[in-house]
Amino acid sequence: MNASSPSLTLTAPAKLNLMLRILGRRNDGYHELQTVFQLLDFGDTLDFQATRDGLIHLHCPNVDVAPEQNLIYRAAQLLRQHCDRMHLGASISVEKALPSGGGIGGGSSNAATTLLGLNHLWGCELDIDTLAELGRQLGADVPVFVRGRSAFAEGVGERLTPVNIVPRWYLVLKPACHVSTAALFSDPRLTRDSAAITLAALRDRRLNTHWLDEYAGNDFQPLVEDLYPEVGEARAWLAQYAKAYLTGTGACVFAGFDSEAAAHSVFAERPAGWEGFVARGADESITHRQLAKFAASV
Ligand SMILES: C[C@](O)(CO)[C@H](O)COP(=O)(O)OP(=O)(O)OC[C@H]1O[C@@H](n2ccc(N)nc2=O)[C@H](O)[C@@H]1O
Ligand SMILES: Nc1ncnc2c1ncn2[C@@H]1O[C@H](COP(=O)(O)OP(=O)(O)OP(=O)(O)O)[C@@H](O)[C@H]1O
Repeated sequence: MNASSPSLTLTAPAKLNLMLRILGRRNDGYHELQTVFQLLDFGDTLDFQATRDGLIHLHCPNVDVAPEQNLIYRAAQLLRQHCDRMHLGASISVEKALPSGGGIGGGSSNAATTLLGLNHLWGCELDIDTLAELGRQLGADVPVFVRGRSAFAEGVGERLTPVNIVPRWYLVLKPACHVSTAALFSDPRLTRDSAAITLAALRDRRLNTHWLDEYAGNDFQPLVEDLYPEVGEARAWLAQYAKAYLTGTGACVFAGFDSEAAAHSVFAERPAGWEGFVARGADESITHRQLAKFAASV
């Protein structure tokens, strides 16, 4: 890497789906849903170095896809194509902390962070709406990370209403299985006719613990626990301490706590070999906070 080329290090955060309802299936096969995305102050670390050699080098260990299929590579490619600047290049190196196929949006968050980081380093000057639309082309979960606010989502996950969620610490457990999002969405046993929450139910867009207790739940949960018993086992274990739910299509399960200490004390009790982490919920994405700091320093 060239030490004099502009560089930037950003965190690509995880998300949790605090509730998730599937309302129906569209003609294009995608599903209409409603979900609350809670961003977390925990994620992968992406280091970007901008070049002008037209090459995108990606060092991303522990991800089971070919480099050209990696969402980071695809995001960089899409951005420079959109801007018609194929002479731009980048060296990107990733430290993964988020498990793939966990329902915590690792790949989607990596894609969004790449759009945000390279838009800045390459001086593309695309606005957030344009970046969110590019993100949507890469995956339904990408726009929320581009916009960088915890949100109530509708449509396929791209119609976002920012919300303020009661500050909590989350304990996330990752059972040792990998769930395919596409396979679950196409399973005939999936519940696809849940009643929609009205926007009026969002009240003042402040989601307190009462709201979460009333609306929490995930339509994927029964099917995932049937297909992957270890998910149900992890959730049942966590449920001894607090209300516990599946996030996205799993495999991760989570519970919210009032304090970091409370979350850690439960985490310390987990059976040997169980993986997971404790993280603070953050309504403004850590990526956006880092970018603002970076912009202020130059
Ligand atoms: C389950 C969630 O994680 C909730 O946040 C998302 O809805 C999934 O978002 P994602 O992983 O970004 O999904 P994508 O990569 O866009 O799509 C993966 C596959 O899931 C299915 N899919 C996804 C989102 C959606 N609203 N309806 C769908 O039917 C499609 O078959 C698609 O081929
Ligand atoms: N940079 C990346 N990081 C992780 N996974 C990636 C990446 N690029 C492509 N993928 C592929 O995307 C798949 C899903 O990854 P991701 O981590 O987003 O799953 P997830 O946590 O279930 O997300 P979601 O909740 O958005 O469905 C992985 O199994 C992997 O094959």
